[in-house]
Amino acid sequence: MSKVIKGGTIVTADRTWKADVKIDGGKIVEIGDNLSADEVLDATGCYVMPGGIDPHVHLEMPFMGTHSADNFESGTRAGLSGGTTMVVDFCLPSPNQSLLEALAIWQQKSSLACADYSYHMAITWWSEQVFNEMAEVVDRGINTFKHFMAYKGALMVDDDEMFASFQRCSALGALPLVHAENGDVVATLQQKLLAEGNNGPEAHSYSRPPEVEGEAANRAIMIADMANVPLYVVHTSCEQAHEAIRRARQKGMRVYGEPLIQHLVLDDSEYQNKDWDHSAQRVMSPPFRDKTHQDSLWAGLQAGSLQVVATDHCAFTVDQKRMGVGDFTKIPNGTGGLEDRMPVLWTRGVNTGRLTMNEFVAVTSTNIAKILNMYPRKGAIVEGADADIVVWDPERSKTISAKNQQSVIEYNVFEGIEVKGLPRYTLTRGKVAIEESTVKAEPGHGEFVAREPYQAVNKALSKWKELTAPRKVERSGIPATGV
Ligand SMILES: NC(=O)NCCC(=O)O
Ligand SMILES: [Zn+2]
Ligand SMILES: [Zn+2]
Repeated sequence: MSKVIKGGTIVTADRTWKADVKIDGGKIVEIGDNLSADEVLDATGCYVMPGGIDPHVHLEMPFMGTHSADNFESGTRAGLSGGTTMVVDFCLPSPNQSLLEALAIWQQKSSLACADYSYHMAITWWSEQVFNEMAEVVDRGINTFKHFMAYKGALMVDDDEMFASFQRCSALGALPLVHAENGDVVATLQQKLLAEGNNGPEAHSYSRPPEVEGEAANRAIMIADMANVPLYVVHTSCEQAHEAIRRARQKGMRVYGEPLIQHLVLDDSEYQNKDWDHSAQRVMSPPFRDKTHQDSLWAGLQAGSLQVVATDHCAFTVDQKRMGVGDFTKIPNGTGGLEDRMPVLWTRGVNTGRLTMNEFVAVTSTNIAKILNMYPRKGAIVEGADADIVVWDPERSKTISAKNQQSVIEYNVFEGIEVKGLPRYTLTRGKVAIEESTVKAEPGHGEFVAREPYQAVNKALSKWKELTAPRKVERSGIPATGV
């Protein structure tokens, strides 16, 4: 059955214009005036935009002795409620586990997803087996590999492993991602704080100052440059990391930065709250920063030195967070945000004039679709694209509250924030999953999105590196040795 979205204004990353959008078989089949179809969705007064893509989520993630509480079903439902039509999760092999074995586990977990999804593969250990399996992972449609520079003794990889993996990514046409924090320094600061009796959630933030992030971001950027590969820095939270990215980009390096909606609007005063639960619920890595860092991140989105707004959705219940009572290093790290990213960014970005509507589409959808090599199937309103669409009503408003959220946890870090700008409809491959506050999302509807390697950026970079590689100088008259 065909559908037409009628009477709206299409907003993409580079254009704004009035037209109807016709959908059939899960795809956009026509864009134009006075279109007709079996079913009409009224978009009067609304903006018709590519559905949001959240490239950084952890659904049912095994972490710090527990699992994050939202699974692919509740997580993607939450995303759809807020206009996000695709998520990218992280497949995390345990130490010594085959990447392909881990992938099979993630495929099982994602079977009830309500929206489309893809994976990044994490490199959590290094060996010839990992080296070999990376090629198979790329063949299976995963062109991004994540490296944790933090979480010492768990997910962290050392510089030599990272360099080896980055070189392998370069050879495979893949993109490395980094969680940039100096894990050795963090571990030492944690022990020092605990020894001094500083065991509350605020110490989490003291143990991860912006310098540990700035140092690691810069180190990863330099290692990527030496490995001839572009780099994507996840959850860029501070000026120091942003500065490293900005500087690298000004030198022509292919580096991307991803702020989170949490870091853009929430600050470190949350950790001073007298209520232990309140502060612990906001423990994530990197931690919330002060307002000067927030200004830096907004400026980066405006200037183009930062390209993507994500959530790092990794939600833990009140009881799970309480695993860290008496020892902040045991508080599971992570916060939610999947349902709130688009409305909060619209409210604090577009409604304040910090972002244009087109920039909003770019940073929530189109830029990451291009970086991950799935554009224009995703992130675009063009004929032939998947009909992942949000019909955005700029007049709909609500106050964010855990009481009516889709996430399974009992609280929301954005609790009490008033948002203006919400989906009237969210469509996933042409199916209406959200109609205002009615949720019609179907578990199992979501499909894996395979992503090809050898993106344009990798090719351009390899060509340039080949042209500028060190070369032996051929000489005709070499003098005899002096002996
Ligand atoms: N960010 C966080 O605190 N938890 C999720 C894991 C990660 O991305 O580091
Ligand atoms: Zn991380
Ligand atoms: Zn993460």
